[in-house]
Amino acid sequence: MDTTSFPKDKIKILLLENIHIAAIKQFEEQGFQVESISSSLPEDKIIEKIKDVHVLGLRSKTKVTEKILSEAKRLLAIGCFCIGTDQVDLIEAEKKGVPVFNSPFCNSRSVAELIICEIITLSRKLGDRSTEMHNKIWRKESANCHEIRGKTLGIIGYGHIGSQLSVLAEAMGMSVLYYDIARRLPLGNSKMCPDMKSLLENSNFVTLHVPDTKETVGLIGEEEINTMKKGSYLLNASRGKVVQIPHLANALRSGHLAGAAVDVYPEEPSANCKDWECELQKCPNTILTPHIGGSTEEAQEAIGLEVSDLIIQFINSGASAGSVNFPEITLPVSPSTHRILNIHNNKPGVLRDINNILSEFNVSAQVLSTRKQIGYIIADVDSEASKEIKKKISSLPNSIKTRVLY
Ligand SMILES: NC(=O)C1=CN([C@@H]2O[C@H](COP(=O)(O)OP(=O)(O)OC[C@H]3O[C@@H](n4cnc5c(N)ncnc54)[C@H](O)[C@@H]3O)[C@@H](O)[C@H]2O)C=CC1
Ligand SMILES: O=C(O)CCC(=O)C(=O)O
Repeated sequence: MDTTSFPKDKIKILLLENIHIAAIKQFEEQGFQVESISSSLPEDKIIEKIKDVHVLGLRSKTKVTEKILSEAKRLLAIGCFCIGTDQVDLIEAEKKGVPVFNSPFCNSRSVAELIICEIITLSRKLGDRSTEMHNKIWRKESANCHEIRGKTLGIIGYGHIGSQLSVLAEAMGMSVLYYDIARRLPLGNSKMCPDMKSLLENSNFVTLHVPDTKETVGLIGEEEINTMKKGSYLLNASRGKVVQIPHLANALRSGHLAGAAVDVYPEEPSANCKDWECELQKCPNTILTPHIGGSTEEAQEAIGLEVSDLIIQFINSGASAGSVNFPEITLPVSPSTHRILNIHNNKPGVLRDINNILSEFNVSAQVLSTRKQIGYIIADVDSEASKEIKKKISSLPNSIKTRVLY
């Protein structure tokens, strides 16, 4: 069983934001049609295309809104070729029976390495020195330039990236403090702080590695920045809304903070950022990068392979393992049967109705999992019965989507 009742060469994959060739090749090897665009697209342009699309792939820039999802009549799955999934309306996708897949750690090493690089760059004021040299200014000075050995790094969010960074920072001779809302095992000699305030008060460098959630929006504002040591540094490669930019800019201009490295912004421009303005532009010792924390060949290839593989598994066998918004189930493929995949509203009585239909036929394997909004069932049935079962299950009032694989 490795095909859908829908011909594979009719399955359309739309990839935005320059997704790695490894993913394109994997999809093409399956016989799917792939359109790959190097940039993101605005909502209206996605709406024009989405009607025929079975799989939408994107990175952090593309916003997948409720409006887009309501036009996406054929959409089977969404692939976020990155860690964050905050750019997709996950609840709406779940309601529509569209699983969202991501790559939870393939770029975490790349982000951790970038932060190490930036800690040294800030400490030695390399950004400003380099800009001066490009402008023919030779400023050879050591005032306020420091080694990072013996300094304290405060990590807010000690997940995949934060904890990996902790190990790298200690290897460079730094002490590490961390704060997380969840209990996390301290790696090496790092120390957990009981609250964010004590981390801010005691760190020379503060770096943010939290997801974009209601709780993290505006997490670092005026009070938090004022709590940081005078002459310390702030780094943000998490999400743009986590830091209140005007307060950071004030602290850099006043000299309370000695520098900052920022990779993510509340509003991120498209490739041509001629009209893009951010208060941090022209602040002293401030490194601004265009959301490149995960942008390495190594990370992008690994992400491309991982996410395309998850999507191919879902299309070919219905396996939803690795989805962030969908009941996760996998059932070994049995060659002599047809497979019914049904996504339904998770309402009382719906399972009884589905099982009433299935009970009239020979079912060789069945598995179900539910979430708050939806349930997902896979059933392997006799091949002669699959058409009739599909018809009956699809017509149930709570059915959202039903597919057959054979
Ligand atoms: N700049 C870039 O290119 C990249 C940015 N990212 C961003 O980095 C974020 C973190 O990535 P991972 O480490 O893989 O995520 P993760 O999920 O492994 O870790 C996040 C940690 O933050 C903690 N956390 C959540 N809310 C918190 C709060 N209010 N205060 C303190 N801790 C809190 C969680 O408990 C968790 O331990 C991603 O969600 C993504 O937004 C990820 C990859 C690349
Ligand atoms: O590489 C990208 O476009 C996004 C990286 C990122 O922010 C993530 O993985 O969450």
